[in-house]
Amino acid sequence: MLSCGLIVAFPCLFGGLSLSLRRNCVHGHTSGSSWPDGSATVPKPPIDLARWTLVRTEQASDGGRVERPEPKVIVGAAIIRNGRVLACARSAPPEVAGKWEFPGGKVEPGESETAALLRECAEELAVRVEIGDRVGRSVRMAHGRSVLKVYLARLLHGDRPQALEHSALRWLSAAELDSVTWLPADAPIVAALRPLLAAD
Ligand SMILES: Nc1nc2c([nH]c(=O)n2[C@H]2C[C@H](O)[C@@H](COP(=O)(O)OP(=O)(O)OP(=O)(O)O)O2)c(=O)[nH]1
Repeated sequence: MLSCGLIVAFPCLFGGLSLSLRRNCVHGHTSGSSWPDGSATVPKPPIDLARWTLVRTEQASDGGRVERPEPKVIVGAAIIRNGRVLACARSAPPEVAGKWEFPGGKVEPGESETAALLRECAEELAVRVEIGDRVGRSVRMAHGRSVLKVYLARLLHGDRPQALEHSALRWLSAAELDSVTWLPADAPIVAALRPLLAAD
């Protein structure tokens, strides 16, 4: 989906900080994901959030105003099966290739975190999942420009993950969590996951 153009509406001011809604012009569909057999779809939200972007504006050091986009949300799925979690080795870009992560990716404008996880698991692993509770805390990345949130998940319908975008997949027990090199942001989430796997 592409967004362009802007009309800034309803600004509200708190001290030096102002929050505004920016109206996007949106190209492409916003109806969410569906499985190839059409068996499950993610409903379109009642308000078309893809048409709006929250914009934070602050006072710059020279007295002018500077726009600070809200942090991008990256979601990950900690898919658990038989007391093991699915770890995925990144194939790109080169600086992180071979590092391990939870399947997932960026939440698109107007998309819920759950819908993004269902879409990413289908795109990356060709599996259908059920999303459960959050695991660990939100982790700020890229100098605060993005935030990583990981959710527990389980496979549906006996689906078997395929590495469509990763270079390798591994099912890790609690004792094996440190046998791979995770992306740095994942460390607190892996730590929070350990007792859950041990208890599974
Ligand atoms: N999926 C995922 N990304 C993570 C994790 N930990 C972590 O630091 N990241 C980082 C790596 C990337 O910089 C970013 C995710 O971006 P991505 O490129 O995978 O997202 P995407 O699938 O939406 O990719 P694209 O459509 O923009 O190509 O978050 C994790 O556990 N899972």
